[in-house]
Formats: sequence, structure tokens, C-alpha cells
Amino acid sequence: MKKRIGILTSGGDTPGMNAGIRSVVMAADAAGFSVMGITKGYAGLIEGRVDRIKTEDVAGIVEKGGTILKTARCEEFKTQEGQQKALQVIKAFDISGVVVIGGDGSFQGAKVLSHLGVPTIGIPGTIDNDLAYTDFTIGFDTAVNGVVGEMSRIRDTMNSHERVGVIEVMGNKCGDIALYAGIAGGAEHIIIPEVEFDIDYICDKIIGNRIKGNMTSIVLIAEGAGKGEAVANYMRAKAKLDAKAIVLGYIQRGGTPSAADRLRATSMGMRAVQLLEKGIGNRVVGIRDNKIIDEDIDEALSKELIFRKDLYDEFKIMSENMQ
Ligand SMILES: Nc1ncnc2c1ncn2[C@@H]1O[C@H](COP(=O)(O)OP(=O)(O)O)[C@@H](O)[C@H]1O
Ligand SMILES: O=P(O)(O)OC[C@H]1O[C@](O)(COP(=O)(O)O)[C@@H](O)[C@@H]1O
Ligand SMILES: [Mg+2]
Repeated sequence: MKKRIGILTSGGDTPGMNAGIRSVVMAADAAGFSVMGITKGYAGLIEGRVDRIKTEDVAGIVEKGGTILKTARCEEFKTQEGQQKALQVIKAFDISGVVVIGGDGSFQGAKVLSHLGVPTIGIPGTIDNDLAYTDFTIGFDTAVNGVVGEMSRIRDTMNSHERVGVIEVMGNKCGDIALYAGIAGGAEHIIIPEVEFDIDYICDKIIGNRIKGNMTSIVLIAEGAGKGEAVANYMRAKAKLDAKAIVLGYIQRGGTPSAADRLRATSMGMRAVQLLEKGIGNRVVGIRDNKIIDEDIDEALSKELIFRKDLYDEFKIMSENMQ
């Protein structure tokens, strides 16, 4: 095993990616490896945007959102031609192992690199929490905290106008951001792709609560379950509710990472380097039952997401009893 590893971030950026980069660079340094930072994910790899990254380059980044390595979604890397170009760059820079921080799509790319003979380790970086093999992905906790903060700001103005706030959050096909933020932020209703919803029931509940004098109504909708605007339009047209749709959008992906995300990213970065030190690739690192784990990429990606029905049931108890 030669002593030079590459690191890239790919897909949607997340708070905590920088903490992961920092950890990999420091762990590699301690192990006698040098690290090459690959700018802009697989696109940068194909283009040869590769530069030495040293301990001094990662000083002070633990608290920064985004990713100092930049990121991208790169269609070309999905083609064999693109993958061969990337492989040539890896060889040209004498890189013997790669760490990829990204989500489900990025891990497909990590699998490709491993199968091309470059030991590659994935660290889960996505706000969506949509990777089944790990309890949490890096960035999810910060995103949930961000949504909870916005919910209380939105609630202030919705309450003042006696409006219904329909807040659309990210998550791709996964409802976790809406579910966790819904519980922590005290949403009256959540709409997530994992559970069928009845818009008329939600309207009736809101109207019933209003009759009893409770005018506060926040509905969180995960983007995978539909558009906030469509829900608000329906509420206005069919239930005469003064509903406003708010799409939180990219503010969910920015900002300083939470302590939990920094801690997880740091431990996962350390594990990634330990694996590469042993020449082990084709694995992804994660956290299960509060312990850092690693698992074969193919196995991890073949797992089906387990919906946290226990949490949803807790939410329902609170939602149904809110008045
Ligand atoms: N099947 C695949 N084979 C190779 N690379 C892939 C594959 N799927 C995704 N990727 C790479 O990973 C990048 C990020 O994937 P994407 O799904 O957009 O984000 P994320 O990794 O955050 O889920 C893609 O733009 C592409 O470069
Ligand atoms: O940044 P883009 O390309 O607009 O993509 C938006 C998507 O990225 C995310 O923010 C994060 O998704 P990934 O981590 O899979 O990249 C999703 O929640 C959202 O659907
Ligand atoms: Mg993804």
C-alpha cells in the first residue's frame, strides 16, 4: 500500500463535511500518509483538479458549513469513459486509496472506484438521512436543527395572522427531516412519503382546533411527499384556511454544523483512514447504536431504508391530542 490517499466530497454539500475532511487529513498525517484533496467531486477527479492538502489547510474548518473541497453532481462519472479518465488521474497522482464523503449516489461512484482496483471508503454525507446502513448521515442533525429554528420563526408570524404555515422541507424520497423536525419543533401535522396522508382529515383537525381557540397550525411536508404550495392551495380553496406555503430550500444545507455532526464526521473520518491504512476498500463507514461501524458498500447499498414508525407513532399521539 502506497502512502497517498485522495479525498473528495460529492453530491449535495452538508454541514459536517469539513469536519470529516479535517479528520481524514489529521488521521492520515498521524499514520504517515499524505492526502490529496480532489476539488468538485468526481467532476474534479476527471479533470485532474487534485492538490496536496495538509494539516494547516484544515485548521479552523471544523465549524464551517459547506465543503472546502467543493462538490458536484457529475453525469460523466456515470459513464465508463468518465470512470476511465478518473482512474488515469488517480494513477497519475499516485493515489492508492480514496475517501468519498457523499450520499447514496456518491457511494455508487465509490463502488465503481473500488471495483476498478482503487480501495475506496465512503463516509455518509447527506442531509437526507436516506442511507439504510447507518442510523445517521453527516449533516442531517444540523439540517433538522435548522428546520426547527425556522419553524419557530414561521410560527410567530403565522400565529399573529391566524394563518396555517405549510413548510416544505428537503429529504429527497426520505421523510426523516420532516419527521424529526416535526417532533422537535412541535408541528401540528407532518406529511411524509412513508405514510399515506389525508388532506381533508388535516383540514378538519385544523378547523376543529380553531373552533376550540387554538389558532396555531404548522404543517411540515417532506418534498418526497408533494409540494407545499399544492397543499396550501387546497387548504385555501377547500377549507377556506388562510394557508401559506414556505419552501425552506437551501438554507437547510448551510450553516455551522451541529456538535453531533462534527463528532460523527470526526470519528468516521478516523475509521476511514484506519481502513485504508490496512489496504481495505469497498466499504462505507457509519454509526449504529452510537458505535462507529463499517460495512461492505454493496451490502450497505442493498439495504432497504427502515422507516422509524416508532417515532411516527409518537408524533401521531401528540398531533392527535393537540388542541
Ligand atoms: N451509478 C453511479 N455510478 C457512478 N457514479 C455515480 C452513480 N450514481 C451517482 N454517481 C455519482 O455521484 C454523484 C452524486 O450523486 P447524487 O445522487 O447526486 O448525490 P448524493 O451522493 O449526495 O446522493 C453523481 O453526480 C455522480 O457523479
Ligand atoms: O442541490 P440540488 O441539486 O438542487 O439538489 C437538491 C437535493 O439535494 C438534497 O438537498 C440533498 O441530496 P443529496 O445529499 O442526495 O445530494 C436533497 O434533499 C434535495 O432533493
Ligand atoms: Mg442522495
